[in-house]
Amino acid sequence: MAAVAPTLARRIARPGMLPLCSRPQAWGRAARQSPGLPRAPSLLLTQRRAFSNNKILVELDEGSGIATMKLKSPPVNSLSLDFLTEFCISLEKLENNRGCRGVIFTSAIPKIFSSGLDITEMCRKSTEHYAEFWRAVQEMWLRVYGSNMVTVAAINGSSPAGGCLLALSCDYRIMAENPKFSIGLNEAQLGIVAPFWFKDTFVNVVGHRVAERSLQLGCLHSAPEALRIGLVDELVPEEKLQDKAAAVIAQWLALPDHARQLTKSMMRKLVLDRLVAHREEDIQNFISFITKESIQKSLHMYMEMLKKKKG
Ligand SMILES: CCCCC/C=C\CCCC/C=C/C(=O)SCCNC(=O)CCNC(=O)[C@H](O)C(C)(C)COP(=O)(O)OP(=O)(O)OC[C@H]1O[C@@H](n2cnc3c(N)ncnc32)[C@H](O)[C@@H]1OP(=O)(O)O
Repeated sequence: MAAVAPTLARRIARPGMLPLCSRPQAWGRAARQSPGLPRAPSLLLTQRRAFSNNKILVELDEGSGIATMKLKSPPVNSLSLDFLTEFCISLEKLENNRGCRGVIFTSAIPKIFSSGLDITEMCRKSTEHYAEFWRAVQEMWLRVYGSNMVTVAAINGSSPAGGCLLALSCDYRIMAENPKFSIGLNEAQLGIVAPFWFKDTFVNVVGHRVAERSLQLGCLHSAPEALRIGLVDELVPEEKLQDKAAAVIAQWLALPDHARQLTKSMMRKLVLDRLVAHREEDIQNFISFITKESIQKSLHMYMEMLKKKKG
């Protein structure tokens, strides 16, 4: 996979080529096969298929059509360019497999779901690098938010900023009921700003007032508070998280696919179309913003603060 990743990264980045997400997804794609009656995944005698790359483990239960994508990029599952590339490759494989109808995103790293965008990718890099990185961030969001599959985030650890975005892009969020785990779009605390499509995704989940307050203050919400404001849909003991996620997906898959998919598309289309229509402009905005000396200083100070906290 290491050899494949840079090739795909270039493919995502090259403006002349079709981006991966130019394939129609939740909008305008044929419905997946409906297996009929809902079946509890744990009761099935089925075959499991697994594949993995350096950073993501994927397991597909062929009986239930439910896959699990386990993020395993130590130390903190930060969303680097390589990670995002491998993530999109894995998700595309599942999208192309008509037997796969639902995906659970979870983490293989104890206590951390994802620490968000890899800050080092945004520090003192070339303009070309920033463009490639930001296109990959957009790609991840377009793929997850626009997926035809049922998507559930099983949030088994803290999930700031980009990690929170991944969870927000799913159809349903279940978090481990550990008050030490936190989640939120904390960009303001880093001295940076969540782009409009992060904000729109957040607003669509928690509503305008809660989102505005939380974004302005760069809040990281504890698991109980995240439940209270509707940022996550339920809390369960950590050991029950994966079973609960599979049960939720089975419930959603009990509905006819075409009805669920068209409804999802209707709810999300405006927000998705807005980024698709302004993708290049959004990349240019990111570059102008991130190359400001004051922003570079803020990111540097934040990284120093993380190091100090450790030592
Ligand atoms: C007006 C138009 C505006 C347009 C604007 C356009 C764009 C700008 C917006 C960009 C959007 C940004 C989104 C993001 O996701 S930014 C990232 C936000 N993430 C965070 O704030 C999380 C920071 N990390 C933590 O809080 C903690 O590390 C933790 C995740 C809670 C884990 O804590 P712990 O287990 O104690 O681990 P350590 O803190 O010791 O960390 C281990 C090592 O990992 C490094 N680390 C952590 N997070 C990141 C990261 N996100 N990126 C890169 N590296 C990270 C940390 O420094 C440690 O490294 P070391 O071992 O070398 O010291």
